[in-house]
Amino acid sequence: MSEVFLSKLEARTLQVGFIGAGNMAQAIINSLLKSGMVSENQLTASAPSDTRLCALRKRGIATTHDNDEVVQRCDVVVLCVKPHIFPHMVKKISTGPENCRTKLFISIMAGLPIALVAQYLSCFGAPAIIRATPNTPCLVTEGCCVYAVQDGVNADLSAVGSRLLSVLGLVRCVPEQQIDAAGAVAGSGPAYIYVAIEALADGGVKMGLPRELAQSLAAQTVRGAGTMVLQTGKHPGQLKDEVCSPGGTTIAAIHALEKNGFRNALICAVEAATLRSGELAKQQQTGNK
Ligand SMILES: NC(=O)C1=CN([C@@H]2O[C@H](COP(=O)(O)OP(=O)(O)OC[C@H]3O[C@@H](n4cnc5c(N)ncnc54)[C@H](OP(=O)(O)O)[C@@H]3O)[C@@H](O)[C@H]2O)C=CC1
Ligand SMILES: O=C(O)[C@@H]1CCC=N1
Repeated sequence: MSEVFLSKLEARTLQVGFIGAGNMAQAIINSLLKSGMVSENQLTASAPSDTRLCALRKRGIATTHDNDEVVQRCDVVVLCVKPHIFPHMVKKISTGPENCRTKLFISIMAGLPIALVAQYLSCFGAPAIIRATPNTPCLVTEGCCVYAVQDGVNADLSAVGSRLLSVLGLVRCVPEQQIDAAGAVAGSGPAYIYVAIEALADGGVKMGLPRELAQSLAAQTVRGAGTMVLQTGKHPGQLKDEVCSPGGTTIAAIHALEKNGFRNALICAVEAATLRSGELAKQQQTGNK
């Protein structure tokens, strides 16, 4: 196997570009830099306005309003625009196929299947594509990311994609059919947990705790519980049982959660996000918003 891209990654000459410089691009850039795998001079980001580019520029990252510049300069291009922007954005890129055949595009756009992204990128000479769903906690190196590799991508490009994504936290390569559901659990999941943390803190405030204390306790409790599941390998049900003393406070609270449909609410949330992902793909195929 020719390891052109892996060699560039190791020599720290691989150029990685971001089209779109919003929340997720910033989170991924942060993880890449923190990992030490790439340095600022290997990164370029583009966006129409300076709103998000300013902070990156201050860190020594090249920025531009011209997406073409990112495509031309970079070996790996991470597509970080909203799904509905993508078709219009691609049409305006004029870089020719001769420049793109050996590039890797990593799409993090929710809902868009590899086949659809490939169709839009075919004008660039069929570059390699990886579809990934990271989450915003990448910003604090506590992220998750699932990804799927397009069939036929050469081992060098696929290895470089995996290496870059590996800095995002808990990272798994999955069949593409699992990406929508995995995104609904982990990509959108932080939002569900923020609501849970806010509500836990509200409960504490209702029962007389100062807001700051209630919120810190709630957030640390979520972190601690997550770490328990990951580090002990025990089933969450068993860990729950270990907190519930017979006739105690926790089982009374669990009963209240069950009466109020806590489990059902989370299952419905994941189902809704997964189905919405499928709808986003259909809308791009039919050209609707
Ligand atoms: N947020 C999340 O938790 C997750 C998001 N995703 C996916 O990541 C993608 C980005 O989401 P997120 O970062 O939250 O979105 P943001 O709204 O934070 O960022 C979008 C970025 O795209 C830029 N942009 C808009 N139009 C163009 C264009 N024509 N060319 C280049 N850049 C453009 C915006 O520019 P400007 O700064 O000028 O406004 C902005 O920097 C989405 O596809 C989403 O589905 C996936 C997993 C998790
Ligand atoms: O809400 C969204 O569309 C994106 C995808 C996953 C998290 N946020």
